[in-house]
Amino acid sequence: MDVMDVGQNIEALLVTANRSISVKIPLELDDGTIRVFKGYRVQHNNARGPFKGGLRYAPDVDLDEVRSLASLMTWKTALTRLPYGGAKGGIAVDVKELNRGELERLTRRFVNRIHDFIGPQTDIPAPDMNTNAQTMAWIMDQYSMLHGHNPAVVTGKPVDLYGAEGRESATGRGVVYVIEELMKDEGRDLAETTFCIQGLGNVGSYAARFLDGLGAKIVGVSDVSGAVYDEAGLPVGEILEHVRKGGDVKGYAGGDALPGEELLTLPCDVLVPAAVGDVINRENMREIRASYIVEAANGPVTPEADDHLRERGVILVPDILANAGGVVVSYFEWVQNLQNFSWKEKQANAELHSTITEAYRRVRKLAKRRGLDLRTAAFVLAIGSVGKATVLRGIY
Ligand SMILES: NC(=O)c1ccc[n+]([C@@H]2O[C@H](COP(=O)([O-])OP(=O)(O)OC[C@H]3O[C@@H](n4cnc5c(N)ncnc54)[C@H](O)[C@@H]3O)[C@@H](O)[C@H]2O)c1
Repeated sequence: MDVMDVGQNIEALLVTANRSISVKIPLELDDGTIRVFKGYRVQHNNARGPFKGGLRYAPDVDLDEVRSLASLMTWKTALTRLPYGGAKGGIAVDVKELNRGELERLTRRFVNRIHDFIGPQTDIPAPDMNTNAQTMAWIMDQYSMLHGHNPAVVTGKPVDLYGAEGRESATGRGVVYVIEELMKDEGRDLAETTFCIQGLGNVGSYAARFLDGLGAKIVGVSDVSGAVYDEAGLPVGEILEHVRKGGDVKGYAGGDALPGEELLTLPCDVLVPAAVGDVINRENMREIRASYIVEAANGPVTPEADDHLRERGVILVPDILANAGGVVVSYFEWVQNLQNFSWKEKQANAELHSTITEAYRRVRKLAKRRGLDLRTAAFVLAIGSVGKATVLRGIY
């Protein structure tokens, strides 16, 4: 925090969340069994605007994880100059154990528990791991039953139900816009640069597709089932088609099959973790061979590994910059919903490009001017902006 220079009083205000909500969500399964799930929403900071952040469904979701992800959202929206604060939420559930109807009832019941705390000018959820446009449609519908028609209460909705064209691919697209800028700065040709991508869900698969489209050489990909590697470059289109049809990377017959965790230590120029948190850690940090890491996932590198990699000269683009494309296009969706107007995808992509590349340029410029790594520079800008808004509003 010293390098941020925001003063001790403001520091205390910024590290704690404004509100943490934990709720019990009972659900009767189709077979009559009653199960009780835990749901969370943490609203970290709203000095710059309504709380904003995703909802994730995963067995290990807990208050600590949601709290730290909520603060990342505060810094992410500040860094990209969106008029939002930060929040995050989720339900501790293994989605594979529930069918579609059960998931819908779970989601609607969760909304019933938290609807008084969310809203288009209060807190606007969005998709994250294991939630998608359909989940957002259920949330919008349930909220609208309680508060009247209100599509702007969530973003990442289906395009046929007030969603924005370009939202689904936005995070992966933003990751690639950032990679293009980074490669330009580093004087590297994409076609001569090798990439490994961990995770082929929403973020990883779009990032892989766009990188492939630009002629980059993707030598390794993985998902939760395993990894595949080919130093000559993988047929990305074919693998993505295999995954789209419900296959997993392990079941793909091509390239060398490897255990999933080995993906991170394969030889490549750029490593793109796009799956879960804490995957680059004390255990494997010394074996990382990439020269660049672009954090497409939230928090994939532990603080200890971050220090170690920085000392080794690995250049890392932090999550609050690299994966901000999703929240940028969520913001466009919210603006369109509030105005009852819709943009074409071309416009969303162009606006995303300028928003994210400008944020990258600000970070890079400050890093150069003050001799900082990119993560510290990004935090200096983001925390400075939230601190300033807090002081201007006054403490009451
Ligand atoms: N979806 C968004 O718009 C968005 C925006 C910003 C950040 N993120 C972050 O990006 C990450 C991925 O999100 P997503 O929406 O693509 O999720 P997703 O659920 O669509 O996909 C997750 C992918 O990760 C893989 N995976 C899970 N555990 C793994 C492991 N241990 N090793 C290797 N692969 C593993 C899964 O098989 C899947 O391919 C998360 O950290 C999320 O918070 C997502």
